[in-house]
Amino acid sequence: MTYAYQLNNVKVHYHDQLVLDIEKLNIPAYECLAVLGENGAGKSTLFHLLSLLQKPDSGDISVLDNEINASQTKQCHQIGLVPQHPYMLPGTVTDNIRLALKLKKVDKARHASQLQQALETVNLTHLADQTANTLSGGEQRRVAIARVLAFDPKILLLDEPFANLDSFHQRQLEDVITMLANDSKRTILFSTHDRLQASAITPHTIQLLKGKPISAPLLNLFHGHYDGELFHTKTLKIFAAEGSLSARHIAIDPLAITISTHAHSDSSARNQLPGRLISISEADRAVRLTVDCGDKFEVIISQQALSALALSLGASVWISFKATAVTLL
Ligand SMILES: Nc1ncnc2c1ncn2[C@@H]1O[C@H](COP(=O)(O)OP(=O)(O)OP(=O)(O)O)[C@@H](O)[C@H]1O
Repeated sequence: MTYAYQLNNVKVHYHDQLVLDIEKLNIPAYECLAVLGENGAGKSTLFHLLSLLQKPDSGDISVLDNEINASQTKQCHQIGLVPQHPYMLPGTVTDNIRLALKLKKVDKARHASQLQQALETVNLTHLADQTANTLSGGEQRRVAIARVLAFDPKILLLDEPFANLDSFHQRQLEDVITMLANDSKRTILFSTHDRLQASAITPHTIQLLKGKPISAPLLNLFHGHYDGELFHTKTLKIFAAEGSLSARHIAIDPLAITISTHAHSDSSARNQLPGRLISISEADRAVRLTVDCGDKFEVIISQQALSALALSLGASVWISFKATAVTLL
């Protein structure tokens, strides 16, 4: 198998704080991978390392099966990073893209066709001659993506591409990323907080928790301690299947939680908690509910299930989930 990246024992510190700690992470080439994590989990730091803008304090990173020191400049030309806050250079959208082609030393004969194709991919042809700094935030994000697509990198890194976009532009960008992922010509990594959004684009995800990759969903993440049967948060006791007594966190997949208007005495779900429904946000794929049971739980259900339950804000509800749905971390 070809790997886009192989990371071994990679650590990054800022002022004595360990912010990235990756024992082993292999990212297969030609895959589209979502990097999930809360604020400060280390996503941007990871993207800086992967774009070779930053070196780890210790550990090894291979890019496309080469050690990064082999020919760093050449490898940089294979990687396109769209940072969380992309900057626009002075001049038009076209000027911005042409400069990237020059910097990445793309053959001049290919400039016009690469430029055209990049603009078409992100639906920006009509804004080609507009001054880039006068575009909206969402349009600038698309320029930044066109700027890296123009030099056809083997690896595309998109750091929080959906941040500050309205739902229409988020959907448009999801379609662009999905289309790029479907042609399997390159490896794509994008970071997001939104697991549903990630899963709409790709089944492949890694999650960062305080700088470490973990295999559990990061939603419904609670802190506390485990006594071998129950996990104790400050306010709740939650049955968790076997795990290490040293676990300090639990995560519960919101799709594994059911919601009802009554407790079920015959249910196989060991965790049944009363609570109050405090938010309902409807997306067009599903509905997210927040239930305050002392700690706040996110629950994802279908539109049909919501209608059948006839729930409204402030309603008293019960949530239930199995001990095996609780991942100890
Ligand atoms: N240049 C820096 N100097 C000091 N600390 C930093 C620096 N950059 C990042 N950090 C710290 O490193 C940790 C990880 O930050 P990072 O930006 O990688 O997280 P993130 O997952 O991208 O967060 P967000 O979702 O908020 O963008 C945070 O605690 C942050 O405060």
